[in-house]
Amino acid sequence: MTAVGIDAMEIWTGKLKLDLAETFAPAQGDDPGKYTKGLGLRASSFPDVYEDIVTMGANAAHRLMERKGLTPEDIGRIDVATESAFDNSKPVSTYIAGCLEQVYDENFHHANKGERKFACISGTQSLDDAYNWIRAGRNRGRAALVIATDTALYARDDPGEATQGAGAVAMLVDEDPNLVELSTEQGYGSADETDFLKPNQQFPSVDGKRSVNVYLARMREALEDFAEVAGDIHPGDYEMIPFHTPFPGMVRKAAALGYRHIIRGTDVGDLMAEEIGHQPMRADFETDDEFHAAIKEYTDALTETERYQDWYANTIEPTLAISREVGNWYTGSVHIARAAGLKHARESGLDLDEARLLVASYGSGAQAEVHAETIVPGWEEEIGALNIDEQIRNRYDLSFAEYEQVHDVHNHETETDVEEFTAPEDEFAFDGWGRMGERKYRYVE
Ligand SMILES: CC(C)(COP(=O)([O-])OP(=O)([O-])OC[C@H]1O[C@@H](n2cnc3c(N)ncnc32)[C@H](O)[C@@H]1OP(=O)([O-])[O-])[C@@H](O)C(=O)NCCC(=O)NCCSC(=O)C[C@@](C)(O)CC(=O)[O-]
Repeated sequence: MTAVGIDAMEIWTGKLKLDLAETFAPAQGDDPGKYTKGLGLRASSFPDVYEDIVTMGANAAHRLMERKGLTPEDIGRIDVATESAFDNSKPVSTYIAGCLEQVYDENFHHANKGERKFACISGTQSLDDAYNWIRAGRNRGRAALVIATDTALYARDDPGEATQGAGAVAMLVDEDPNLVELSTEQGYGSADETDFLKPNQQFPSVDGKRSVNVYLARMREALEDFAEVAGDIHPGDYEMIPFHTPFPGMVRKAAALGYRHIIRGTDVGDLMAEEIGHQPMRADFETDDEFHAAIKEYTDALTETERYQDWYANTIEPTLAISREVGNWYTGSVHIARAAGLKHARESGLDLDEARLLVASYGSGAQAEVHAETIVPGWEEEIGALNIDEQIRNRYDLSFAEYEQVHDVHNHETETDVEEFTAPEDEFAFDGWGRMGERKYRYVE
């Protein structure tokens, strides 16, 4: 069977930065440790006044097409995943195609375009759609462009404000990929949940604490479902595990739960039992409360072991490096986690040809999905082409007063006229409103 997967990717961060420890925490009267240690975040990315989901997505896609020497005729599909759409009918992919057509002689009239919605997991679902389209033999030799783009803003003074972010990831899905091959096996954990939603409103209604528990519950189901189809998982099977990362502290919790689950019945589980005892079993406790207290105590002990900490340092920690600097990108989040892990591997000189990743996606509402990926030769060159470090370094560092202005600029309910903080160069920029209320864009040389 021909390999199908991600051939190349590009990342585009919003060009403004809110420093959480230095700027946000003091203004909120919070200890900076809540952000840097508790949530695990240093900063959030924000879009400048001329940036939005279309410009960020189009800029990431343009860089990708230029680097791979592609023209519109090479692309048979443009799938956009977002939960920040501003139009209930016309998909963001048409706006992005319109932008790209400004800079290419050819057009995308023969490309199938769409928009996927299921909170953050729709980025991975769009990858699936592209994968299935190619596997079904409907692609006529053409590749799919999958773009995950979001401005993850919360209402002012919502607890979620600490986890905001903005950016886009563009991925080229093709046969014989140069980055990762996707597995056919997938596991799902999906349930009708009311923890994070946007019922016809821009900013989410969030029950933050509950959303954390729902994430963990659905992720556990997805892991179990994946093991049903792919067989038992051993902690040594996967080089890294990129998770959906709303903030690194969430992944810290999910990783401990996942590890506890996958070591059961393995040699690692036996060694752990010698060190900290066996995992508590429900049958040994009279009440749920007693059982949960024992599980918590066991998990705390487990995360203190050297064995767990080594696994975490190699398998999880590298995937969090970009998220720490940019915050939650919703649909793009798990894809920057994969990129961060591979970037770390390349910089550390690791040979990962044919090594495996376990990719754990999640979207509120709620659904988790787990699948495996095989890293393919060529990955180092692809990852080496990313300039995300430079983009992160070059962001404009907002004062708190400027942050308040930028939040208002991107709030659909407020009208604010604020000067741009950076100057667009060789990129798409928002260019005002059209006669039917549509957004207009131009390429700025
Ligand atoms: C996540 C919350 C609820 C946190 O909200 P909060 O109540 O402001 O924060 P907290 O008081 O719970 O503190 C956060 C952590 O920092 C610690 N802490 C506190 N102070 C200090 C200190 N001085 N030094 C060191 N640590 C400190 C504190 O102990 C805690 O760690 P934990 O106990 O949880 O391990 C909030 O930010 C929120 O509502 N976020 C939005 C929802 C969210 O991100 N949920 C995550 C799961 S759902 C998901 O991932 C889906 C999503 C959000 O991406 C959307 C989608 O799918 O579309």
